[in-house]
Amino acid sequence: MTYESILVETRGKVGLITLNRPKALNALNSQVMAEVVAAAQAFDADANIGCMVITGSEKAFAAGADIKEMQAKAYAEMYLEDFFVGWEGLTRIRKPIIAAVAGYALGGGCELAMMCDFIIAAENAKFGQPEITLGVMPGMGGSQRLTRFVGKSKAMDMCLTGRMMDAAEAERSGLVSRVVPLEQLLDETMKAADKIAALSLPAVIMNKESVNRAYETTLAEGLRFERRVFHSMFAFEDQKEGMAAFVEKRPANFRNR
Ligand SMILES: CC(C)=CC(=O)SCCNC(=O)CCNC(=O)[C@H](O)C(C)(C)COP(=O)(O)OP(=O)(O)OC[C@H]1O[C@@H](n2cnc3c(N)ncnc32)[C@H](O)[C@@H]1OP(=O)(O)O
Repeated sequence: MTYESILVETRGKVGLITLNRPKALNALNSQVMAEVVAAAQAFDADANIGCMVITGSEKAFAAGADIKEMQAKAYAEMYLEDFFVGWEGLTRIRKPIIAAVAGYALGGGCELAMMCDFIIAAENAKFGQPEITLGVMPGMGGSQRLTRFVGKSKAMDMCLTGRMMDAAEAERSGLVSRVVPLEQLLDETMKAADKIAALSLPAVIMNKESVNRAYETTLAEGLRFERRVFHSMFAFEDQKEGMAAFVEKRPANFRNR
């Protein structure tokens, strides 16, 4: 597939997707969505890839869904297209995706970052759900995922006032896992991605699935799910290899089986 609005490359075992609409601050239109999801699906199916990174530019991860694309749409069109439903494809990716966020991550940009498995932010990152200032509301999961990340009070504040949160506040609030200097953002994110990609892929995917289950079920069901999945890992050669490597004081050589 050829991509027009994103750059796609592999770095070792990591798939890197860079949003590339600089003139529109990486605003997310239907083409960007289709391309990001297609690239992530291709990496998901590629046995040589163990982790993915989605990033933008220094000024903007993404300044939101494309307002110019939405502006003239009518209700029937939005409903019949089920506008934004395509982004759900990203949440079905099994391998981990890290968002490396610098600059603006607003509206759909913040929502895209939250669809990733975790967010590493540059010191200049700014997160927000400013849709209210356009007379609408989040539509790619912002009112739901942001609330789970930062709690009701802050999510209400962000969605009702449209104010932006800086990187330090985002880290304090649990929206981002860590904040790094801008010039180190991609290196630090790639280091984390390389580390994940060197581990046992089935174990990585099972960890991701289990953490995500915490958002979808009761604690009792989640604990039972975790225990059953944990038991099943003893069917993998990688469990034997990982534990043997520890006991023998050597690095593990995982073979993804
Ligand atoms: C509605 C739902 C469900 C989801 C959404 O995501 S709605 C969008 C939410 N995001 C926003 O409301 C942010 C909109 N952008 C801004 O407020 C500003 O661009 C800024 C504060 C992020 C940056 O301001 P700055 O002065 O540095 O840059 P601009 O001149 O405003 O922008 C440069 C260039 O990019 C175009 N742009 C920016 N954001 C979007 C967007 N979300 N959709 C479409 N186009 C966008 C902007 O129009 C300008 O291009 P032109 O000069 O060609 O108009």
